[in-house]
Amino acid sequence: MSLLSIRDLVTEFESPSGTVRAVDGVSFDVQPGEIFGIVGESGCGKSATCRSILRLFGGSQARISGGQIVLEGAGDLPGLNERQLAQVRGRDVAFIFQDPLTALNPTMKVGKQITEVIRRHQKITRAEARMTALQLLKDVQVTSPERRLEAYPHELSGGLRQRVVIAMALALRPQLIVADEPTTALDVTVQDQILRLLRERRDKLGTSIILITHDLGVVSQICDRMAVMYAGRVVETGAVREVLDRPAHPYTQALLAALPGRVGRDHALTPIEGGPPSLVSPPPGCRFAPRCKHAQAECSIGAPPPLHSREGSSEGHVDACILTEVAHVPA
Ligand SMILES: Nc1ncnc2c1ncn2[C@@H]1O[C@H](COP(=O)(O)OP(=O)(O)OP(=O)(O)O)[C@@H](O)[C@H]1O
Repeated sequence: MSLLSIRDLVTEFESPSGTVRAVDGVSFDVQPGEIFGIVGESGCGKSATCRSILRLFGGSQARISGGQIVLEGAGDLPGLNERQLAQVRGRDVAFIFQDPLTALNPTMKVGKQITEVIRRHQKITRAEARMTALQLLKDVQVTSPERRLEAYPHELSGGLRQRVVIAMALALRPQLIVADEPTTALDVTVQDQILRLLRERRDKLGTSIILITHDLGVVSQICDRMAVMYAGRVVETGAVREVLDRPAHPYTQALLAALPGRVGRDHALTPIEGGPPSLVSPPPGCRFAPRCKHAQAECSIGAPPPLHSREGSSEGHVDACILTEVAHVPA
């Protein structure tokens, strides 16, 4: 049974230019102990999809206007009231954002922030919570953890701050961690360490992780399955090896072709021309058609094509391109 099952999710924001349908019919499952990657260009709805899980919309005028988000043991999350959802936050699902400072209170010592998270959900003494906080910092390989407990966030480096955020995310042993570009703001060595840390938690505790990234290299390094999003929709999903080795959708092919790592393997670096469409009034048919080098007239008609498996594809590898005969043309 899936740990998380998202079906036909629709999430909209009100903006001065109209209603932005940031997520438009997204479906995917996350299995227990799985690292699930979500990739796509900026603005394609990766964050909005994941923020919908816990309705973490900040001050934005956002609403979930369709679909289900079923978390094992907690039920359909959009149906929960704020009080019920507050229980799920942290205890069952924890978030790690790109900028650790947004998750930390600048005026409170790190130790107090971690112990407060723990004591909000567990009936233990302050001293016990402090011991747990210390152990958590050790678990995420923070050096001199006793000293760090007494530090304020601004006194730590970016990498240390992100470790503190991860320690807070791990505090209640959630079943699911959602990491939204957790390493983008960090330098490359620290990025690797943080990713290794996340994978270790999965290996040791069986925690499921959703990892949002625009970096296919990161997906290839640590994810088991992945979804490729474009203009508010999933256009391809499957096992990472399948999707990256046999990309079916022209958008996935184009993303891979634009990867610098492929230069030198007989692939010239070919950035995808143009940009994603407006999500206030997206084009009809396949939303990638205006940028797709394989597009035909039929691609730009009617509703966006649904995900389907195609001849010869492995189980669970599905894509949303109607041009079966050209979709396998190598990019
Ligand atoms: N608070 C908001 N108000 C209005 N529109 C928003 C808001 N947040 C996001 N959007 C819009 O929703 C769409 C999806 O944004 P989202 O942040 O989910 O994309 P993303 O794929 O996560 O991008 P990035 O990689 O840049 O984080 C975009 O068109 C964006 O402009």
